[in-house]
Formats: sequence, C-alpha cells, structure tokens
Amino acid sequence: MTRSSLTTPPAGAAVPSPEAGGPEPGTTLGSHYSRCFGCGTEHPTGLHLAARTPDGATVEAEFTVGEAHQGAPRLAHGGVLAAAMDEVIGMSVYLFRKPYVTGRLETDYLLPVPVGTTLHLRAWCNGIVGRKAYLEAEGRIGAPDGPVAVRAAALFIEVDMAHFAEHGDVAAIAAEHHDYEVNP
Ligand SMILES: CCCCCCCC/C=C\CCCCCCCC(=O)SCCNC(=O)CCNC(=O)[C@H](O)C(C)(C)COP(=O)(O)OP(=O)(O)OC[C@H]1O[C@@H](n2cnc3c(N)ncnc32)[C@H](O)[C@@H]1OP(=O)(O)O
Repeated sequence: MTRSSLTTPPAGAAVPSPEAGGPEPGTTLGSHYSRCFGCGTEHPTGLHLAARTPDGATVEAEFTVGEAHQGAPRLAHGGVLAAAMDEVIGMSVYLFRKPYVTGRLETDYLLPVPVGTTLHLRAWCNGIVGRKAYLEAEGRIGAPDGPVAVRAAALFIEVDMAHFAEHGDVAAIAAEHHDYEVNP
C-alpha cells in the first residue's frame, strides 16, 4: 500500500512474538469498553467488532456494513471503514498487554463497500521500537481470502492507564476494568 515513513518500522525493529501468559491461539477477545464505537456491545450504531486471535499475535474480526455506516447511498463511509481499521489494529496491539493509542492512521481504499457487505478484517504488528508500534491491517470482502477493499498502516503510541483517567472518564474505566486502581 501507499504509506509514509512514519508508519514504516525502522530496519531491525523487533517484531513481537506472542506474549507469555497472553491469550491462547483461538481466544475471543472481549470489548475494552461497552460503549466503544468499534467494539462496544452497548453502542447502538457502532461496528460491534468481536475479535479473536488465531495465533496470539494477530487479530481477526468481521464487520458487516449497516444502514448507519453509509456515506454515498448504499455504500460504506470511508471514515467508518477507517474506524474499523483503527479498532482492529488497536485490538491487535492490546494483545501485548499494554495500552496504546493511535498516533497516525493511513488508509488505502481499493474497492467500494456496499451496505450489507461483511468485511473480514485482519491486523498485525510489524515491529515495536520504544513506545512506538508499527501496525498494518486489511479488510477483505465476503471471505477471509476475498478481494481486498481496504488497507491501513498505523503508528500506535504506548501510554499508561493514567492517560485515559486524566483525559477521559475515570469512573467508567473503574466500572469496567476492575483490576484498575483509581488511586494507586
Ligand atoms: C473502560 C475504559 C477503557 C480504557 C482503555 C483501556 C485500554 C484500551 C487499550 C486499547 C484499546 C484498543 C482499541 C482502542 C481504539 C482504537 C485506538 C484509538 O482510536 S485511540 C484514540 C485516538 N488517538 C488519540 O486520542 C491520541 C491523541 N494523542 C495523544 O494523546 C498524544 O499525542 C500521544 C499519547 C499519542 C503522544 O504524546 P506523548 O506526549 O505521550 O509522546 P510524544 O513524545 O509526543 O510521542 C512519542 C513518540 O511518538 C511519535 N509520534 C507521536 N504522534 C505521532 C504522529 N502522529 N506521527 C508520527 N509520530 C508520532 C513522537 O514523534 C515520539 O517519537 P520519538 O520517541 O521522539 O521517536
């Protein structure tokens, strides 16, 4: 895909292997927040991505484009497709058990995606250097080996949980992440 040097890992960047104690191959990954637009089960018009990891290092999920996701009539909105890529990439880096946020997201749109299409999403990590993780994803139409409609490359930056507490809603975090100490 067309991408910038900012999302390309430098030569020699370490590609992480599955975490010891991380999710077993085949594990379904839960939502990180019930009201998340990408994965929240309680979001009325969200993407409802339910991801799994086939190998402990990459993530797969399906997204069926609905009425709420249109840009042109009966076609998916490009920003919604970018959100799907952002989410599946975010899930793949969360496999490494540290919180990350999107720093940069690049997207190539190769095919129009009609409402009703199921996109088969896959995300993986190409390397981590310090706090910077270099990731990629693709979305294929109709099947895991279907035609590629969307490709993305991203730079995610490691943060700590204080990032979410400081800038977001600490009570909501505590309500859903019981292992999170509000006042450590
Ligand atoms: C119930 C609650 C649950 C809570 C959550 C639980 C954990 C869940 C975890 C995971 C879920 C997965 C699903 C998530 C959903 C998808 C992810 C999203 O959509 S996230 C939202 C969008 N993104 C932001 O809102 C970031 C906004 N930006 C920032 O906050 C800052 O800019 C931040 C943290 C990214 C960096 O700020 P600095 O001050 O910490 O660090 P600096 O020094 O600026 O950057 C560090 C390095 O990164 C590079 N960098 C940063 N941004 C860059 C960019 N845009 N392009 C290129 N390089 C960049 C810098 O050049 C620097 O590099 P050098 O170390 O000097 O080599």
